[in-house]
Amino acid sequence: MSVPDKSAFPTLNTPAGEIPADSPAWNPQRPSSMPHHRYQPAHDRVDVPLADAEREWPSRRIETAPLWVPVDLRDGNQALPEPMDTARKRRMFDLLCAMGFKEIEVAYPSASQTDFDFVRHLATSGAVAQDVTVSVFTPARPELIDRTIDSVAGLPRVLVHMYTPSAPTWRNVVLGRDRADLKKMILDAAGHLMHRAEQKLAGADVRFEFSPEVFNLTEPDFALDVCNSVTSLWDASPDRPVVINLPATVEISTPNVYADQIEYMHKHLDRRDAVILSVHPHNDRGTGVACAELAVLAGAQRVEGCLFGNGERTGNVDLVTLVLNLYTQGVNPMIDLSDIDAVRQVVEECIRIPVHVRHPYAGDLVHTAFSGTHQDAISKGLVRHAQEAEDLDVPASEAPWKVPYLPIDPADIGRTYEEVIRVNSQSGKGGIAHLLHAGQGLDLPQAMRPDFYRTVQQVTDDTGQELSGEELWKLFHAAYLAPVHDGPYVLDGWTTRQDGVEHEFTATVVSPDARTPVRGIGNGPLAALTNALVQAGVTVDILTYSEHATATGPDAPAAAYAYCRTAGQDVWGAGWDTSILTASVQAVMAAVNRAHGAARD
Ligand SMILES: CC(=O)SCCNC(=O)CCNC(=O)[C@H](O)C(C)(C)COP(=O)(O)OP(=O)(O)OC[C@H]1O[C@@H](n2cnc3c(N)ncnc32)[C@H](O)[C@@H]1OP(=O)(O)O
Ligand SMILES: CC(C)C(=O)C(=O)O
Repeated sequence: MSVPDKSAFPTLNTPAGEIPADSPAWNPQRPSSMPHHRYQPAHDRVDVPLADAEREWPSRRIETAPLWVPVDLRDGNQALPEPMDTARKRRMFDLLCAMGFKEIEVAYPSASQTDFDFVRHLATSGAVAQDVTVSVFTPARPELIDRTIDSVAGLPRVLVHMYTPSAPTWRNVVLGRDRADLKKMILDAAGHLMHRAEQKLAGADVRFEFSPEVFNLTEPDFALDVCNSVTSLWDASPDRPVVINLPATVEISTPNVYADQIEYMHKHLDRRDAVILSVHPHNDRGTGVACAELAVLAGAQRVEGCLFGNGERTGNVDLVTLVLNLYTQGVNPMIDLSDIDAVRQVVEECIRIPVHVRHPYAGDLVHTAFSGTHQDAISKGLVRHAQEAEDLDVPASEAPWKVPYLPIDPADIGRTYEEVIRVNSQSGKGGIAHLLHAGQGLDLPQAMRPDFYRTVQQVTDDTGQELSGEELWKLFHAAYLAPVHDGPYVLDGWTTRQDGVEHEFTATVVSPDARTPVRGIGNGPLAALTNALVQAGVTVDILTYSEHATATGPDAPAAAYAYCRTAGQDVWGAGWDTSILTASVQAVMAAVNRAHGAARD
């Protein structure tokens, strides 16, 4: 094994002896030499005016779904190396509709001809159902507002979403405007938008949305002032509400700070019953989902995000995770994710970015346990689940879900149980038994499981590879079933006969040295078999024995397991046949051959 050259990491590990004086003895961490002093904490960058006594979100619960608004076709699209063309956009739009979204941001029509054309396509193709509102996005620039309005002509229900940056750095650096100047620019543009819509979209149901971009770094009094001025200008009313969308354009703080900011706005906005309070978290700190959830607790009624968290930089908040988080709290999420892989496939094909294997709910590996104790718990949990469903007299798909380590029933989102347990060197006997049960209907006796586990471990340790269910079955077959035909003692043409309580077993025992006709009597066929084997020089005690059908129906094979003491060893053998008697004889003979074969080797 090669050891890394430490000089390749010159900044790692500051010199010994620099443990901060206030560090407890149990914590030997040393200061990193990274320049953390360059960054300011959120509380030095923006005021959060919510008084402690005002704060209610920590004790609230989410009991209904907010209005989910996918922005995949705008915010998600503008972050793609290859933005979607009309065909891909249409595919995504149809998917979003099929999932149940009713308000969908479809484009930044003034950004490109492609975006403009897509909105025209929606307006002219009949793709938009009666109950779906199309949203389009525009900056506060008159000529771009005009282009945006032109794009939606003919659509019956439209939300026009206007944004301007409002945080100090953006005001100063990007726009070169002070607060008063920016407010004027916003109100001028909002007025222009309203009048243009009145002129050009007469007869359509047109509503407006305003976003103070980078709301989370904007002084709360300024954000409130601008939002209230806009809702007043647009004359927001309960029957024609305005959407006020408060984006965490770039995440800057722990989610509780965003929640405080949202609760402050929720409690202080004018015309509250005429405002739909919306949030639009990004995921720069990896806490977009937490921000959205706490924001809903804090009063948000609407959440903008993208499927699987596509979007600028680290992405928009992931709507799939949010929806299923709600679902797993027992709340109807109002969105259909019952075939998550189909959704994932369309999204991956449209945006050309794969979903990570560990992505919540949707990743290839998220319902899979490789580790032994998890597998054991899941396997027991699934058995208990089936039992509870039977006790409650409901289908398993309706019974309350309490399986350890699985926050959601994979079947609810179209996944199968096959992927739940996979076997490698980290796995244990429970998981191995589970796979054999799932694949072949085998119900391995508890006492046999450690025996097979050792065989499997040897293979997985040697190869470092995963074993599929089929490979496990082959291994089981080779270890316990095949020896019936492949060992020092093979039965040729055996028969049994029963006379009252007495059973007779006759056969010819073929060994490398001889063919020995044998006959034994016993109180059962296996007792008769072991008595017969004595005549061929084989002494065998059956220590435990069990059998079961592997499926329902007359043609289903039976499995039999025999633990036998013979040739000075205690060994397991198994049998597999449509006749239980044949399977049981095979199990004993397999054990005999495993022991005597090993004794000869
Ligand atoms: C957080 C977000 O997601 S916001 C949305 C971001 N999305 C996009 O930018 C994708 C689409 N954008 C584009 O196609 C282009 O940027 C366009 C068509 C909108 C504008 O293009 P251009 O006119 O070439 O301007 P450019 O992009 O270089 O610069 C932006 C200009 O708009 C100004 N601006 C930026 N945002 C806004 C806004 N919301 N309202 C008004 N003006 C704005 C900037 O100050 C800058 O003005 P300046 O030229 O006077 O310095
Ligand atoms: C809603 C808008 C302005 C946005 O995309 C953002 O702030 O991230």
